[in-house]
Amino acid sequence: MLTVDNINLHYGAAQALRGVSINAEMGKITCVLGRNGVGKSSLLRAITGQHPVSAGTIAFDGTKLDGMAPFNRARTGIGYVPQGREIFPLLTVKENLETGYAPLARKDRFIPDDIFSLFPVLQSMLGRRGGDLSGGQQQQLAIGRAMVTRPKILVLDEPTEGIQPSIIKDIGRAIRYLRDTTGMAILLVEQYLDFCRELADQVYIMDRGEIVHQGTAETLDTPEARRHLTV
Ligand SMILES: Nc1ncnc2c1ncn2[C@@H]1O[C@H](COP(=O)(O)OP(=O)(O)OP(=O)(O)O)[C@@H](O)[C@H]1O
Repeated sequence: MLTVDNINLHYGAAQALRGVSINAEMGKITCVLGRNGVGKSSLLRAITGQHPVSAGTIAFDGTKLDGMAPFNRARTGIGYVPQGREIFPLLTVKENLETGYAPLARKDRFIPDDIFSLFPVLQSMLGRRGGDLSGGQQQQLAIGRAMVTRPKILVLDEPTEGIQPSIIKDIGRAIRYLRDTTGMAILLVEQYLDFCRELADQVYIMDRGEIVHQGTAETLDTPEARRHLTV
């Protein structure tokens, strides 16, 4: 389980996270919802080690992550699908997937078949450059690349952003498949309410750097929850 306990995060003098605590359990999809700029990406940057926290602790699988470099967090089993996907545009699809080998022991350096069962388009485009793929295909590639690292928790930053509905469905199916077959934890930040409502086992809502609501997916339909999500 991932445990985020009472963290603060600053950009210079500006505080982006205030006493944020969340848990993401193994075999569950945990969704953090919130409007633009409330601190969702900052929370994921704190978890993946892209930005230091100024207070609080983060632990995964019994290991405290405080002060640990991002590549070592990847070794403990944290797979990250960043906002905007961050595909290498001049590398081929295959080479992009192979960048996921970095935290792996030599014997594990292969591309698991289930990536291609989930996203057949990646197999048919293995030799194409990442930059030539559509936004949706790049999102599938970013998830595939994170899967190559054999994560125990997959952390996704707005995977539906700018993506057409048919591919959003494929991504939802893939996330469910990963939860059900591997038992990994999935932590998803999103603005897209319906996507979270359909997938999530547990939801949190953030507003202005704080967690303001916590519950099951059904609780998203309460007026209290809606108030934090409407612009
Ligand atoms: N590198 C940075 N330097 C200074 N301020 C930042 C930086 N990154 C984010 N912020 C600010 O921190 C706050 C939280 O931003 P964050 O990106 O975490 O929000 P978000 O909920 O992920 O929003 P979005 O959905 O737009 O990505 C915002 O006010 C943002 O302007």
